Parts: sequence; structure tokens; C-alpha cells
Amino acid sequence: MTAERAEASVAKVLSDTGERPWRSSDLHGGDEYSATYEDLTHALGDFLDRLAEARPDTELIESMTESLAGWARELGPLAVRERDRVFGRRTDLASRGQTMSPTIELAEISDDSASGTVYFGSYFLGGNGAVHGGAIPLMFDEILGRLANASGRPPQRTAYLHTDYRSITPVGRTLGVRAWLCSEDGRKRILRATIHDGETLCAEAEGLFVALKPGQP
Ligand SMILES: CCCCCCCC/C=C\CCCCCCCC(=O)SCCNC(=O)CCNC(=O)[C@H](O)C(C)(C)COP(=O)(O)OP(=O)(O)OC[C@H]1O[C@@H](n2cnc3c(N)ncnc32)[C@H](O)[C@@H]1OP(=O)(O)O
Repeated sequence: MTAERAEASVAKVLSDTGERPWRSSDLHGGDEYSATYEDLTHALGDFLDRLAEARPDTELIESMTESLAGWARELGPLAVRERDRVFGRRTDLASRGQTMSPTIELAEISDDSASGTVYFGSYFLGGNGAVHGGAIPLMFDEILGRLANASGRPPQRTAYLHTDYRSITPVGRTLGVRAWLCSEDGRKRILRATIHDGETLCAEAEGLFVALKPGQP
């Protein structure tokens, strides 16, 4: 698959979520807004990684605290309803416009499978070079949730998510990630996913996703 086609199918699958599709006309600027917001999420992710790695002196801590408080003051009055927000709702972006889970770069996508890479920066460190055990199911829920909700399927929620940690998942390395649909039975879908470091299986997960009934929150 060419890079261009991969990008187009990523955009298609990520925007095909069964939820009200995000439209660039919802916000001023369209593609330019999209690219600018993606840059913001990358800058924020990078900041969190650098913060996790650094041992700043008191002066820098105070200065950063004041800067962050200033941004919070500026953003406070700009709060909008959930459906009008940008953070975590940009299904056309690889990051989904959020930093809660690491960005998953998908290279191959079909209606029932997806594969690509994920990179856990230092922000996601649990200890001794290993990713935090809570960040791994978070990432699995992200990729399985995207796949479950893709290809015109009705909105789905995670009913269970079982994770097996097979070996440590290293921080600071580009890892392989794969997700696929295993079975469908009425409203229920079972999906599985893996994270690999080269040939080593780091973790694997199985999730049950249940399609919501009309009006179900
Ligand atoms: C709106 C969806 C999101 C859309 C997003 C679009 C934009 C972004 C796009 C893409 C990004 C994706 C990245 C993020 C994705 C994250 C997804 C999440 O993390 S969702 C949050 C965590 N999950 C919850 O909060 C669920 C809480 N639980 C519930 O709401 C209900 O329990 C629910 C919907 C799961 C099922 O409840 P019932 O009342 O509708 O249905 P009943 O009858 O209980 O279950 C249906 C069938 O499923 C089985 N079932 C249900 N739970 C089970 C379980 N834990 N284990 C085994 N079976 C279970 C039951 O036994 C039943 O099976 P039988 O039909 O009888 O064969």
C-alpha cells in the first residue's frame, strides 16, 4: 500500500466511527486548523515526555507553573459542550487530537483489522524502563475502540477488556501494534490486539464491544 493510500484509508477508518462525523466546517480553518491542532497535541505530548525526564531547578518549576496557570486561565472561558470539543474528537487524526493515549500510526487498515506502530514516551513510564501497566490497556482500548466503531458499524462501548502482559513493554521504542475482529454475534463483537517489540510479544488483549441501542449513553 502506498503512503498516500494508507493515509487516505486511515482518515476514512478513523472518521467512520458511527458517531456524528467531525466536519472541518465545524471549526474555522478546515485542514489548516486540523494540522495546527495536531501540532499542538504533539507539542503537548513532547512537553509531558520532557517533563517526565527532567529534574528542573526551583526557578524553572515556578516559571513553568506560572506559564501553565496562564494557559489554563486563557482556556477556561473557551470551554464548550462535549460535542463541540476538539480534544479527543478528531477521528481524522492519528493522535485523535488527544494525549491521554500515545499516538498510534496505522499503516494498514481494513474493515476488520488494523496494524501499525505505537511509541510510548517517558510520560508513560511505570518503572525500570517498562510502560505503566495501566497505559497498556488504555492504548488497547483506543485501537480496539477505533476498529470496533469503524466501517459504518453502530457506536460500540467496551464491555470488558482483558490484558495479558507477556514481557515488559519498553518505553522509548517504536513498537508494532495489531488489532483484528475475531467474531460478531448480534450486538457483540470480540476483538483482539497485540503489541510487539520486534519479535517479542509484549502484551495482548481481548475486548468485548457491545453496540449501543438507540438513545443508550
Ligand atoms: C459511544 C461509544 C464511543 C464512540 C466514540 C466515537 C468517537 C471516538 C471514536 C473512536 C475512538 C475510540 C477510542 C475510545 C473507545 C473507548 C470505548 C470505551 O472505552 S467505552 C467506555 C467504557 N465502557 C463503558 O463505560 C461501558 C459500560 N457498560 C455499559 O454501558 C453496558 O454494560 C453495555 C453497553 C456494555 C452493555 O449493556 P446493555 O444493557 O446494552 O446490554 P446487556 O444486555 O447487558 O449486554 C449485551 C450482551 O453483552 C453481554 N455482556 C455485557 N457485558 C459483558 C461482560 N462484561 N462480559 C461478558 N459479556 C457481557 C451480555 O451478557 C449480553 O449478551 P447476550 O446478548 O445475552 O448474549
